[in-house]
Amino acid sequence: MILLASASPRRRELLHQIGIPHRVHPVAVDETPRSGEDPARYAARLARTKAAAGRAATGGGLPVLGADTVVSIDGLILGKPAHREQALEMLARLSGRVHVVYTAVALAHAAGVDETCSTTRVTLAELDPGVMAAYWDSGEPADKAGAYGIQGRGGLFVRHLEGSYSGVVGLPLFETGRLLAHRGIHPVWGGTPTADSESCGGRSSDDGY
Ligand SMILES: Cc1cn([C@H]2C[C@H](O)[C@@H](COP(=O)(O)OP(=O)(O)OP(=O)(O)O)O2)c(=O)[nH]c1=O
Repeated sequence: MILLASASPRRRELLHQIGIPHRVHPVAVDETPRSGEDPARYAARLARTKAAAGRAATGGGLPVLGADTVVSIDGLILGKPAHREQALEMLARLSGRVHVVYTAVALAHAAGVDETCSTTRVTLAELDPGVMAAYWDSGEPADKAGAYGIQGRGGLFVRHLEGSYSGVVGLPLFETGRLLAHRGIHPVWGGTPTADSESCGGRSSDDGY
């Protein structure tokens, strides 16, 4: 059993999908990027902060999983839009171009914190201003990094994807499965995934995973 330190229904569904027994304990953390902060490092910092906050809030009995998703383009970090204008600005910037979606995942446990991440290149089609406005009005973009949801109507905009679809939705399944397996946490149907050594910048406090 683990705790998922997240209010995201997508993360809940994705963790459920891979059969990891969990309870949900959302945490509120300051999501303000530091000046000049690199998008991947920002996502990793927030994932660690969410996992640590979950562990602190729950007394440290169970391993706690935290995650963070950001969209990056032109060196900018696009998080969840604060309002309509910001969402339309984000969509206009992403229109017809390639951007990168980083999702960092952290597992806080008794011996420290392990991390992993997914990096996905997404190409969006050119978006008509009327479509962008109607899309905002649908309500879908409001709680999503970059103001679109690939798993919803936003999927209509995605011309090409290179990387992790589940990572774009909020929890990269392959990377998360390996992170958990490394700590002996397996799907309910059991089995131990092989541990080859590919990762994209995740680190462990105690063994260099
Ligand atoms: C790009 C993209 C993002 N998203 C979502 C994933 C994340 O839930 C959200 C980015 O915000 P996050 O701050 O990563 O997560 P959250 O606030 O939803 O949940 P919590 O911090 O409590 O864990 O955007 C999609 O659902 N689909 C997409 O295509």
